[in-house]
Amino acid sequence: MLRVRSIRAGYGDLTAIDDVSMAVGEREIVGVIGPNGAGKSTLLRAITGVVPLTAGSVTWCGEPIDRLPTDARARRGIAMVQEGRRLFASLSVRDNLVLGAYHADRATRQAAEDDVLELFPALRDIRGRTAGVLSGGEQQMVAIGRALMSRPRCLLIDEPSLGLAPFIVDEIYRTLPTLVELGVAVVVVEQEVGRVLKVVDRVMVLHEGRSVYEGSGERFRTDPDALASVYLGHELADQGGAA
Ligand SMILES: Nc1ncnc2c1ncn2[C@@H]1O[C@H](COP(=O)(O)OP(=O)(O)OP(=O)(O)O)[C@@H](O)[C@H]1O
Repeated sequence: MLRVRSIRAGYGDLTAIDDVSMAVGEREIVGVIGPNGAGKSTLLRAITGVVPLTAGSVTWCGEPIDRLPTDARARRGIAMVQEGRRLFASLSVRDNLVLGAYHADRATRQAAEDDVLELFPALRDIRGRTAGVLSGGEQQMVAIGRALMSRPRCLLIDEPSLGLAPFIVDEIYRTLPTLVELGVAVVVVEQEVGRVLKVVDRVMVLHEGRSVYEGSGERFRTDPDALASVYLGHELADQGGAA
């Protein structure tokens, strides 16, 4: 469904990711992991068009989309939850949700809101509350809910666990398989490797802007040293040693 081929992107003179490829199939959960500064957020920004490509391509259901503006990509079904939630703090929960579907008619908006409230029942009682006073976990639910209001087919989530208590993170991660059942593919960037490995079908490991592994998550679930081997193998290969 979503295919990223050998992309390069960055900020001014800085190349943040280079020669990165990935594929996301329908109803798949793909995890993107890697240390700070590896380029994980940049990869998501390049897919949505927030950061332009300087090489490579992004296609959606076979159509090249890397020259389309962000809103056109969103209309095709790609939604993103940015790191740090970025809600409108002075607006209510409900208004934040509605902004995720501002282009839809009233009935579609209502149906989307009902779906979001079914996914996150905790939001039901706080719909009228100002987003700025919510807990971090509630804000994350609103941020994901807002992205879902556009009824995406692929949801990109940047570090959903950032700054949240473990039980809230559990609650958020529990919703991901439900999203898949509803027909949404998920790409989740995460520093908490153990958490993301529990839910992913496939995983991509980024290191210094390059993809050093893309494949099944199983290897990392069953072998605690596998991640270190992937990084080390990459470094040895860079130095001309054994990979
Ligand atoms: N807005 C920006 N302007 C300039 N450089 C940036 C910007 N955002 C990220 N970078 C740089 O691009 C590189 C990749 O950053 P990116 O945020 O994509 O990595 P990341 O893997 O998501 O890291 P983290 O886990 O810390 O969020 C880093 O060197 C970072 O400093």
